[in-house]
Amino acid sequence: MPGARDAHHGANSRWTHPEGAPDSKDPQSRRRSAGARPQSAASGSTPLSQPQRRIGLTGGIATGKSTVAALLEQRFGLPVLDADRFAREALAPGSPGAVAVLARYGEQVRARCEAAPPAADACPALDRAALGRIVFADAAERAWLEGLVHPLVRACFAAELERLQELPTVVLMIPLLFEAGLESLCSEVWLVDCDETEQLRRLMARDGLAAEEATARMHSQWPMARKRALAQVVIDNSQPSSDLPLQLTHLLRSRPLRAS
Ligand SMILES: CC(C)(COP(=O)(O)OP(=O)(O)OC[C@H]1O[C@@H](n2cnc3c(N)ncnc32)[C@H](O)[C@@H]1O)[C@@H](O)C(=O)NCCC(=O)NCCS
Ligand SMILES: Nc1ncnc2c1ncn2[C@@H]1O[C@H](COP(=O)(O)OP(=O)(O)OP(=O)(O)O)[C@@H](O)[C@H]1O
Repeated sequence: MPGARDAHHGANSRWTHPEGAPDSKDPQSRRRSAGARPQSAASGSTPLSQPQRRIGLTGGIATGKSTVAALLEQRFGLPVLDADRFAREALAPGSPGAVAVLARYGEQVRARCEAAPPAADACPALDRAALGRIVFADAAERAWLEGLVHPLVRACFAAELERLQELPTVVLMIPLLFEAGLESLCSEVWLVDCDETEQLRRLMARDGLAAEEATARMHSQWPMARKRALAQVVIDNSQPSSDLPLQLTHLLRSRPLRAS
């Protein structure tokens, strides 16, 4: 992924206490925002021992999730678990996932390789762009690929959450959080939002897609309006001037908004 998507969203990233740790003494703080729009919060008293804050970070394709995740990791020192990275690992060269995809789609999805056979055959790699053209044009094929990849992604989350269980806060970046019904992994869900015209423009520019192809990718996900209604927090990232660091500072300082 270009730009922020190249940032290392590391399971091994060093965790430091975020500069904006939740302010559990301020009962009003959960309503604070700076452009970010907290939407709802379950009531209840603060428990003596706080459970881990698990921030589910989602959005539409190219709305800016990776950009926000990079800030949360680099500026606020939070560990980010990245579903796209886990999904890439599930289809890594030579993996059982890559072998299964090659068995289904054949040479059209095999990555060009400098090495001649048998070296190339020994480590089969995928042309992800070619695979994307297939699955974003065909819902049944997309469902097949998701059936292959999503269980592996879930297993990665389970292992990483276990490993990081002592930390007060973790971020789970999951593009298909609502579509895949993964809300239960999170204590709150933040939606990175952006208007549809700008979303299309960003997707076309970043991935070099034609409008039709980019639109098909957007329509393979739930509409943003449906996601907005379910998220506890909406982060506005429509403008180049959207002040993400300020929005995130306020959100991290506020009391966690628990998903009901
Ligand atoms: C089709 C693939 C090979 C295309 O790879 P590519 O490198 O071009 O894109 P990348 O993986 O970086 O995904 C970019 C974005 O596409 C969107 N996206 C990916 N998969 C899906 C999907 N099944 N449905 C809807 N949107 C999707 C997400 O917003 C994601 O952030 C890849 O996206 C994939 O393996 N998808 C299936 C696994 C999956 O559902 N991943 C989503 C996170 S679990
Ligand atoms: N506020 C902004 N103004 C202008 N461009 C932006 C803004 N935020 C992000 N972008 C750009 O938009 C593109 C998409 O951003 P990003 O990769 O963070 O989205 P994403 O939601 O992680 O995408 P995906 O769902 O495909 O993983 C990138 O090229 C990024 O540099």
